[in-house]
Amino acid sequence: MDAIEALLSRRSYARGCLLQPGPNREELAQILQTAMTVPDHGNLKPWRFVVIQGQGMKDLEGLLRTIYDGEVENEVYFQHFVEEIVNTPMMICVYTAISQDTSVSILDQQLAGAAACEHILLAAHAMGFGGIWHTQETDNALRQIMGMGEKDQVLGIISLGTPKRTSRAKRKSFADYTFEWNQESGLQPWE
Ligand SMILES: Cc1cc2nc3c(=O)[nH]c(=O)nc-3n(C[C@H](O)[C@H](O)[C@H](O)COP(=O)(O)O)c2cc1C
Repeated sequence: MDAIEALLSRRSYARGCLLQPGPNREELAQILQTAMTVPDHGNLKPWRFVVIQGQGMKDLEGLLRTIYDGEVENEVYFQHFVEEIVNTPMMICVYTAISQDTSVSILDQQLAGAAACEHILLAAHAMGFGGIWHTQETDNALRQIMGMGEKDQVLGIISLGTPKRTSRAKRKSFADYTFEWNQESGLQPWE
């Protein structure tokens, strides 16, 4: 698939629609390497990738169950998350590793990490896999489980697998979201 075709045809797949097999080790290495080419203010590499598959998925489910046991507030999200975990081949948890001794803002570091999430999804898609980017109410639990720093944040849990069936999402035209600007006319709709 060429790059433009991959960009135009990417879509999200609900976790229930992501079947085995997920990417193998070699494919995963290639996917993660593409995330290392995102624009990165200050070249700080302010992201970390945690691959969770096989026994790791079972361990995560068990730990989340322990952490959320009886916590009514999080029960719905938790049940939803756990159900999806058991039906998904693998996940990559992307979190920030924020550098403090730099003039690069935390926002810029988070944005670079978010770009890494998108590269992962795009690379997986270009290789024939499907994925979805989740930000879940389980962030605090994941922070605990992954041993993250206080200022670090889960940017995404990227589930990957083989789509049950592929289809193309209908996309809106960029033109409805795009303007042209000059000083005299200000913002004008793109035509
Ligand atoms: C930062 C971010 C967080 C997201 N979190 C969730 C989420 O928690 N749950 C979910 O179902 N989808 C989540 N998504 C995926 C969107 O639901 C999905 O991109 C959207 O439905 C559009 O579908 P598409 O990617 O096929 O265009 C997230 C996407 C982004 C960019």
